[in-house]
Amino acid sequence: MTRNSNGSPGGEAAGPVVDAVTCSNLAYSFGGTRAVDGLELAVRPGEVFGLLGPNGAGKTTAIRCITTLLPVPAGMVRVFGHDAAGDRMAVRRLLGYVPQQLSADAALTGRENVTLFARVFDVPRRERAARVTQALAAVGLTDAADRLANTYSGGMVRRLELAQALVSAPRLLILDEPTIGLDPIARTGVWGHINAVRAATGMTVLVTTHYMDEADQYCDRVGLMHRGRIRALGTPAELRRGLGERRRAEGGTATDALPTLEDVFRDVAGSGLDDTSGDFRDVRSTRRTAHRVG
Ligand SMILES: Nc1ncnc2c1ncn2[C@@H]1O[C@H](COP(=O)(O)OP(=O)(O)OP(=O)(O)O)[C@@H](O)[C@H]1O
Repeated sequence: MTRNSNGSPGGEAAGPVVDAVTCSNLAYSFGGTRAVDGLELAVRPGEVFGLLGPNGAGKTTAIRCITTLLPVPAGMVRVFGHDAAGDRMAVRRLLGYVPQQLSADAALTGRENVTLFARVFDVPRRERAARVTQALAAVGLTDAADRLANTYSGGMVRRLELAQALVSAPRLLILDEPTIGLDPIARTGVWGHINAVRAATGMTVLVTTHYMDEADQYCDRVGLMHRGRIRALGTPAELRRGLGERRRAEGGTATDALPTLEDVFRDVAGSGLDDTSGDFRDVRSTRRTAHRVG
C-alpha cells in the first residue's frame, strides 16, 4: 500500500511512501481461538506506533505474523512493500525484533550475545566487531559489555536485547513489551535509547506496551486492539480529545472531559477487561525479569 509523502521522520523527500507495515484483513487462529480477526493496520515509515490492548487482544500474535515467525494463513502482511508470506527473507532482513520472552543468554557476556545476533543476521564479518561495539554503545552498555549477562540488572538485560535487535541496523524495530517489569528509571532509560537510535537513523518502531503513560509520551500514534482487531486509532492526544468530547456531549463533569489514555483504553476494552489482569501482569513481569537475569 502506498500513500503520498506526509513528511514523517524517515520518510522519502518526495513521491509515494511505502508504509513500514501493512496488515490487511489479517486473521490467525489457534485451534478454535480466533487470536487475530480481520486486522487492518498501517504503520508509517519513521513513526513510533504503539499497539495497545488488554491481555489476549492478539497483539503478540499479530506481531509474530509481521515478523514471519508465524505464517499468514488469511489476509495480507507487508513490510516496506515485501510480502511476509511470499518473501519472508526480505522481510526478516529489514527487521529487528525484541520478543517478550528471554532472548539473551545469561551464560554469555553482553558482547558475545550481540555478536551471536550479528552472525545470525548476517552482518558482514569484517564489520561485525565494530557494529557490535556500536550497538552496545547505543544502549549504554559499553562498560558492561564484557561482563556475563547473568550479572546484569533487569534494565540492563532489556537494553542488551535492544542491542541484539539493533546490530543488524533494522529499518523496522519491533518491541513486544520492552519495559515490562522495569522500574521507572530503567523504563525511561530504555525509551531514551530507542529514541536516540530512531532520531539518528529514522527507523520505524512498532511497540506493544501495557503502560499507558509510556504510550502517551513516546508513541506518535497508537492503535487500541481488542478481540483481534484495532478498535481505535490515532495520536494519543486525538484519542483523549475524542473521548473527552463525547463525555462532554453526554453531560459529563469537567474531570470526565479530560480523560487519560488509560480511560480511552478502558472505554475501548469495556467489559472485555478483567479487573484482575493488573495483578496477573505483575506476576508475569516479575517472573520474566527473574528468568532473564538467570
Ligand atoms: N500458542 C498458543 N496456543 C494457543 N492459544 C494461544 C497461543 N498464543 C496465544 N494464544 C491465544 O490467542 C489469543 C491472543 O493472544 P496474544 O498473546 O496474541 O495476545 P496479547 O494481546 O499479546 O496478550 P498479552 O498482552 O497478554 O501478551 C489469546 O486468547 C491467547 O490465549
